[in-house]
Amino acid sequence: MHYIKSHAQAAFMTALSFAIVLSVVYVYAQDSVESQTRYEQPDPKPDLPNITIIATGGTIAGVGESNTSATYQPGQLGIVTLIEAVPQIKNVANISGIQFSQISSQNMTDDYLIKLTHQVNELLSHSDIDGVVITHGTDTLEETAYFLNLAVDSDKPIIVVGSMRPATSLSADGPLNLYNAVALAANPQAKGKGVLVAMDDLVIAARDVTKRNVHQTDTFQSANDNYLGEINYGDFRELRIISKKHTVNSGFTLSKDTNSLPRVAIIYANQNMSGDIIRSAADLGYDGLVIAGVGDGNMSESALDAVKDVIQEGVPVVRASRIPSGFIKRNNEINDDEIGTVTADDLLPQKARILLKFAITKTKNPKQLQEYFYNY
Ligand SMILES: NC(=O)CC[C@H](N)C(=O)O
Repeated sequence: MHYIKSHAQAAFMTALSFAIVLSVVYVYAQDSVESQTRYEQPDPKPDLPNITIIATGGTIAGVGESNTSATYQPGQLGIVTLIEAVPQIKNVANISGIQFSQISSQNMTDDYLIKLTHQVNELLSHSDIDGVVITHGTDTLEETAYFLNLAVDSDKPIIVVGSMRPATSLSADGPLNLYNAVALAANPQAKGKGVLVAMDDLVIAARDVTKRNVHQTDTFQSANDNYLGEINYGDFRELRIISKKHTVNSGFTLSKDTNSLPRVAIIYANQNMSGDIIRSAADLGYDGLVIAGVGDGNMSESALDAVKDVIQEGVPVVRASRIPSGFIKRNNEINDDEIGTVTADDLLPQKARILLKFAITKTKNPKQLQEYFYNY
């Protein structure tokens, strides 16, 4: 008996020390909640849709020194903290989360975007995932949204969201923006509409959304007042129909082995503009150029001469405008038919750059390129 007892005690002590070592290793391995790259809701409800949040960084994950500090660091809080800060999202969906990157959106690259597209396609190919929400820095949020709008091959809801105030701020806008984004992703009405941005109670299609103010929380607006709808504490009201091509109908689906895309530069027009910068961009090997023209996509004679030259060399040129609203007219002050320039219609230069990248994988013919700019 004594023998058995001491054996049992020894076994217990061994197990105990093993458990202590294990938990120390576990705590070390965990390091902090910010280093966790996955979140899985422990208690999913069978009657709720399943939404995955993909975190990329930005102010929505930003941290300031105090709740009133004017400066802060974007991309600090991890996916688990983002989700746990807004437990209300679990009332509208079962939540899983992935930390895709932890960057400010000015550092978003084609490489990240291609990987993000593959990640979104992979997730949405699962029948038990109903939609995704992508948290993102706001500086280039509209570019990622439009890139995915062209490249993703799914009609399930894809919502991109960010915030203007860091997570530590008084009246932070991130939590309610995230709640609305999840509610929209969980809403069957958001299906088939391409990529949508839900910020500050507005829902705007990827094609139309643009950042209009450096600091204000209502910064995301639609260039030509094409708001898709409103969302109020998760309640979505649709105001218009999206007629442009996107996602499953875009014809730009990325194959699994796509790992690069053509390079397109934007050149900003101004008074006293010389054509040298346009010629230099072509010499540097850019595959296409977008001119953020003055007014109706105009530019100086010197710039236009350079445009004619680079088109002759086989570099497509799109005329957009540095004005944030309105449509570019073909053959107005510039004879596009004769020169071979393409007009951006109402796409802003930063969106025209993305469409041209995709379009020149298909054609360099100016007439066919123009069709893309009318239809996407
Ligand atoms: N409001 C923001 O998210 C801006 C932070 C940062 N510059 C970014 O775009 O990621």
